Amino acid sequence: MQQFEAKSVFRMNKKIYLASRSPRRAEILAQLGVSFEVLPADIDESVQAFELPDAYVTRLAEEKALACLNYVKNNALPVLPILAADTTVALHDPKSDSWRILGKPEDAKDAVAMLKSMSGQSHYVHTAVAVLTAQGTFSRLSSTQVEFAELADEEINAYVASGEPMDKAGAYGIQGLASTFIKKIDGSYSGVMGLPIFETSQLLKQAGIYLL
Ligand SMILES: Cc1cn([C@H]2C[C@H](O)[C@@H](COP(=O)(O)OP(=O)(O)OP(=O)(O)O)O2)c(=O)[nH]c1=O
Repeated sequence: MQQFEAKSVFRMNKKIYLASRSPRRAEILAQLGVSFEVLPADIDESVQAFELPDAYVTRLAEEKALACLNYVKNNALPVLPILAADTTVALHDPKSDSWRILGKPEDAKDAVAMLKSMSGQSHYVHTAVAVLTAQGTFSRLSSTQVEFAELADEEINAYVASGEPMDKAGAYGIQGLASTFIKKIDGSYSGVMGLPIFETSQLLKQAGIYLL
């Protein structure tokens, strides 16, 4: 398992488990100086009937934390606070006046279709963070509006060929080449990347883990 030791802490901090395989989440948490160990949190990520995107990510973040707790128990690991998160892209469909949930693309064709539907439009990136301790599971939501420029087919094809979209919700990474597609964001950059720093720090504080 990957271990991350805090470089500098101003108070005595507990170690936590990060219930996520996302390298972005590990990168952000390490930047914040949190000591953590990465554990798996495998769950069924299907969307339920009539489930709205914000409710969906919140449910998934909490389920990932619980799945990680089961892993801890089944493997007789020491019990520590667990942090989990889930990110999805929500695109409004004016025809049906409903939200389309765009998760990770299934293949290159799916990635092209997603990016075409987002071209010249605004969408929301919802990321929910959950922290599970002996006191219970607490979660917070970060929602950011992202405006994409009109994208030429050649740009979309070249971007998909770069491989960058494949493991990312909505088939793009704000931290990568897709930054050139983004005209404006209203919300949290770290939230779009998969771990909103403000909400995460608030939840960690609640669990007795201080970043400053
Ligand atoms: C929109 C966007 C998403 N993403 C990533 C963050 C998440 O890793 C991923 C969304 O998928 P998630 O299902 O939230 O997370 P994951 O499968 O990568 O990891 P795990 O379930 O183990 O926690 O998309 C970016 O890196 N940049 C972006 O701009």
